[in-house]
Amino acid sequence: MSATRSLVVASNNAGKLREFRALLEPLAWELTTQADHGISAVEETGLTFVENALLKARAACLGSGLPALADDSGLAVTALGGAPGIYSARYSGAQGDDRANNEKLLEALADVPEGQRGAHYHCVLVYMRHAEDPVPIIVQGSWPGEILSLPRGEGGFGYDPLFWVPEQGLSVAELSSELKNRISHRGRALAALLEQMER
Ligand SMILES: O=c1nc[nH]c2c1ncn2[C@H]1C[C@H](O)[C@@H](COP(=O)(O)OP(=O)(O)OP(=O)(O)O)O1
Ligand SMILES: [Mg+2]
Repeated sequence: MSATRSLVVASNNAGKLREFRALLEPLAWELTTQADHGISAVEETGLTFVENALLKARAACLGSGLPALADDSGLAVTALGGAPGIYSARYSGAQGDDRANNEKLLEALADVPEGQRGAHYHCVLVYMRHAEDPVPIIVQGSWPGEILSLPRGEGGFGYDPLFWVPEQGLSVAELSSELKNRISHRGRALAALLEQMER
């Protein structure tokens, strides 16, 4: 059994925080959130998930003096040229309003038939040991699916009620949290991160 390790999660998203707790606390990681340290959200000025995750992680290290884990993620819809992408949280204008974002996505795809509604979730994770860490660990995970025409399910967060997983025959919001965490973009990225940390 390894010793407890402390980590500040550089996110204000309750859905992400729930998933990181479920995945990391059984592995003896002690998580705090950036809010616990009074760290406010950084402006996500990057043009890639990687840049934004680095900005979030660095700010959390600076504000806490602890190693930080940041997640920048989003939904890329093929028929929309990869939108909303890095702008997923801000798609409808209001930062983090899942309902408005989902409504805008349904409108954007109103004329796109089944079979042409492919999409990917992407997740980039950055682990930084301290604010000047010159070699942060950067990993990514993706998850293919399709965008539904009507929301299904009550679980998850964000775009999950609209994201159909063909292999499961369910929307992400209909999956158990255990299954989502095992197969999601975030779950896959985190597995890659843990593997790299052990090297
Ligand atoms: O598993 C997911 N299930 C559903 N939706 C998801 C997922 N993963 C990312 N997403 C969506 C939510 C948000 O619209 C955007 C992330 O934006 P992103 O800036 O990384 O996160 P955020 O602003 O919600 O919280 P924070 O920056 O404090 O971590 O992609
Ligand atoms: Mg954000």
